[in-house]
Amino acid sequence: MIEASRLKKVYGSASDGVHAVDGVTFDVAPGELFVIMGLSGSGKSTLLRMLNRLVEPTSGELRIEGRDVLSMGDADLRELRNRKINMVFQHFALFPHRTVRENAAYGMRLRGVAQSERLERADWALKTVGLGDRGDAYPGELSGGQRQRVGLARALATDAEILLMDEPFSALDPLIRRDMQDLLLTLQRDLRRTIIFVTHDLNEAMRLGDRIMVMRDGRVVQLGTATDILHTPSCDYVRDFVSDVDRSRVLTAGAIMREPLMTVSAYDDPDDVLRRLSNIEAGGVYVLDSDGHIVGVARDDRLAQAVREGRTSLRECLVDSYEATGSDALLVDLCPRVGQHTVPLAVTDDDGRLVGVVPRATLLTALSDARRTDSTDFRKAAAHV
Ligand SMILES: Nc1ncnc2c1ncn2[C@@H]1O[C@H](COP(=O)(O)OP(=O)(O)OP(=O)(O)O)[C@@H](O)[C@H]1O
Repeated sequence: MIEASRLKKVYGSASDGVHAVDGVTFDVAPGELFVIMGLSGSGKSTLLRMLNRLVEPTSGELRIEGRDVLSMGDADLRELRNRKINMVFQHFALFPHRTVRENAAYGMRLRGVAQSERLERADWALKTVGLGDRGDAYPGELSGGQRQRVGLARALATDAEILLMDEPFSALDPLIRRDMQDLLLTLQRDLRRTIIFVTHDLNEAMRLGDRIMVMRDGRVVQLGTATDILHTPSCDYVRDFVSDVDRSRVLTAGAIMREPLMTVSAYDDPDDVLRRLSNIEAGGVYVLDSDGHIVGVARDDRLAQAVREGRTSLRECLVDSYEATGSDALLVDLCPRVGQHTVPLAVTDDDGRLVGVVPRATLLTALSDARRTDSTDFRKAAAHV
C-alpha cells in the first residue's frame, strides 16, 4: 500500500539545518497496523506528515498503491488527501457547538458526501466506537475518552483506506488509553484499514503494531514485529526500551509456542507409546486424530495400567486433563494455566487443531528480560522448572 524509500527531511539549509528524517525506507502492506515509535524529536511526526505531503520531503521516493506521490500535482494530491488518507491527531479538535453526530460526519463533508449519507455513516461509526446513543449530545457533555472516540468515529466514517494516527491516545489516562487500544484492535480486525500509528510508548507500540519501526535521530534503528524486537533488539538503545516492556502483556502464546516433542495417534499401541514417552522423559502426550484435533491425553500411569491389563486400544486409557488456548492469548493470561498437567499447555487454531505447546519453562524464559538472562543462569534454571 505504501512504499517509502530513502525519505529525507531537512528543516532549514542542507548544511546546518535539522535532519529530522534522514533516509528512511519502509513499506506498509494493505490492512497492516504499522507503528512508528521513538522518543520526542526522533522524527516520527515529520515522517508521518510526509506520507500525505503535509510536510514536503527534501528527497526520497514515496509510492501509494504504486502511484508516485512526490510528483503529484495539486489536484491529485487533494484527491489523495480527501479520499485515500485520513489523519487522526492527539487532540481531535471537535466543534463544541456541533452535536457528536455532526462532528463525526465532519470529515465526509470535506469529501463532498451528501448529507443523508454523511449522517448515516456517522451513526454507524458512532455505534462502532460504542457511542451509538450519544449522537445528539455535545462534546462538552462527554468525558475525555468519549471525545477521543468521537474523533476515531470521524476518521472511520470516511472510507479512507489509510489512517495516519499521530499519538492519538497520548493525552488519555492509562485505563481509558488501554480501552481505546482494545477498541482500535477490535475495529481493525473487522475493518482492516491500513494504519500508520505514531507513539513514543513501546508498550503501546507492541500491543498494537503488526510491525514496529523504531526511530532515533531521524533514522530507523529497528523494524520488526514485537517479538523480533523483544527477542533480538538491534542495539543497546532498543535493548534499553525493551527492558521496560511488560512482556506478559505483549507476547502471545503463538509467539513463544514450541513444536510438541511428540504426538501420537489414537490407533497407536499403548505399550509403544509408553516406551516412547519414557525415552523423552515426559509424563504424557497429546493424542491427535487424523486432522490434528486433540482427542485426549495419554498419561504414563494410565498407559502402564493398560499395558498391565493387556489392553491394546489407546482410546480406552485417554484422559482429558489438559489446557488449551488460542495463539493470540497474552502470556499474562497463560500464567495461571501452565504447569497444571502432565502435558504442556496446548495452542490450537480456530478449528481446534494442535499447532504448538507452551511448556512452563518456555513461558518463564519468555517472561524474563533477555538482557538480564544473558548475564545470569536464568535460562538454564528455567529449563529445570
Ligand atoms: N517546522 C519545523 N522546523 C524546524 N525544525 C523542526 C520542525 N518540525 C520539527 N522540527 C525538528 O525536527 C526534529 C524531529 O521532529 P518531529 O516533530 O518530527 O519528532 P517527533 O519524533 O514527532 O517528536 P514528538 O514526539 O516530540 O512530536 C526535531 O529536532 C524537531 O525540533
